Amino acid sequence: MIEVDHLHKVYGSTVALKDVSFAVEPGEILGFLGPNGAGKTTTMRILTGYLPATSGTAKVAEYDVHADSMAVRQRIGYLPERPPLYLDMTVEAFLHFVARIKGVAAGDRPAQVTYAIQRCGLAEKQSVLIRKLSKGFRQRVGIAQAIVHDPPVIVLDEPTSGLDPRQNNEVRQLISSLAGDHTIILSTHILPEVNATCDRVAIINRGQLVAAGKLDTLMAQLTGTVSYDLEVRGDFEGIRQTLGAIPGVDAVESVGHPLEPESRHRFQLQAGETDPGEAIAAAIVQAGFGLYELRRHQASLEDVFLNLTTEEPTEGTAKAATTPESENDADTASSSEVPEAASMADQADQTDHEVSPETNH
Ligand SMILES: Nc1ncnc2c1ncn2[C@@H]1O[C@H](COP(=O)(O)OP(=O)(O)OP(=O)(O)O)[C@@H](O)[C@H]1O
Repeated sequence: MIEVDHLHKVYGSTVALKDVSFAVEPGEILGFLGPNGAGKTTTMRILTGYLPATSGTAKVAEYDVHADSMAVRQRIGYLPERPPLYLDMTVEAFLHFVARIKGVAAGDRPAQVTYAIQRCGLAEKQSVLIRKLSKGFRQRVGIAQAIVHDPPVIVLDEPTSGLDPRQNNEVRQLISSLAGDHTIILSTHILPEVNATCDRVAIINRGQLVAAGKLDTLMAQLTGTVSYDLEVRGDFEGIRQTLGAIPGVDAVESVGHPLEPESRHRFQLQAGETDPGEAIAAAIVQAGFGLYELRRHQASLEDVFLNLTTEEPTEGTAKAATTPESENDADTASSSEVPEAASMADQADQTDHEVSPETNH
C-alpha cells in the first residue's frame, strides 16, 4: 500500500533523509520511530505530497506521491504534528467543511461526517465548538479530519504528543481500531506507543533507516540472547561445571562474590537459542547447591532503540535495514522545493499554529 524507495531529502546543507526505503502492507500499522530531528516529519510530508523529495520515489496505493499528487491526496489522510483546526467551528461543521475541501460529493458528506464522528468517539461533542474541547478531544477531531474522506492510508505525525496518560490511552485505542480498514503510518519518538499500537516498526536515525521489521522479530534479532544473573552457594568449581553443562547455556562467567558469606558465588550466564531458565534452577537444586538469586535479562525496546540511535550510523552499517546501497547523491538537491497548491492542512501546517476561518479566508 505504501512503498518508499531510496528517498533522499536535502534542506540547504542539511541532509534530512538519506536513502530511506520501506514498505507498508494493507491494513498494517507501521510505527515510524526516531529521536528528535531524525527525519520523521520530513518523510511524512513527502509521503503526503506536501514536500518534494530531492530524489527517490514514494508511492501510495500505486500512485507516485510527486507525479500523481492529487490522486495520492485523495487516498491519504494526514494528521500533522499540530492539527489544523478551526477553533470557532463546531466539530460537525468543521468536518463538513473538511469533507467539502477534500472533494467528498455533497450527497455523501453527511454519511462521511457521521462515519468520522462515530469512529473517533465524537458523537457527544459534535455540536461543541472546537475551542471548548480538551486537547484529547481536539486530537480526535484531528484524526476525524484525516479519515473523513475514508482514505485507505492514514499518516499520523506524533499523534499523542502533549496528551495526558488517559488521553494517550484513548487516542492509541482509536488508532488501533482504525487499522485493518486503513493502512497507517504513525510517527513517534515515544516507545510505549509503538509497543501498544504497531505491527511493524521502522527506526530512523539522522536521516537513515537503521532497522525495519515486525516488532517481535526485530526485538529477537536486535536484543541478542537472554542472559541470567545468579547467586549460588556451594563449591565454586562444582557450580561452574554444573552451569556449563546445562543445555541452552552458551557461556558462564564468574562475576565474584557477594560481600559475605564467601561460600556464595555470583555468575552471569548467556543463553543460546533456547531459554534455559527452568533448567538452571533445576540443575542447581538437583546438584545440592543453594540458589539465592536467579534473574533473567532481555533487552527492552528501549535498549534496542538506544542502541540503534545513540551512535551515528555510517553507510553500510545499518542493522537489519531493508535498504540496498543508495544510487542517489545528496548533491542533487533540488532548488525548487515549493510545496504544491496549499490546502487547508497545508496552510495550517506551514503557519505552525492553529488558524481561524477569519484569518484564512
Ligand atoms: N524546513 C527545513 N529547513 C531546514 N532544515 C530542516 C527543515 N525541516 C527539517 N529540517 C532538518 O531536517 C532534519 C530532520 O527534521 P524532521 O523535522 O524531519 O525530524 P523529526 O524526526 O520529525 O524530528 P521531531 O521529532 O523533532 O519533529 C533535522 O535536522 C531538521 O533540523
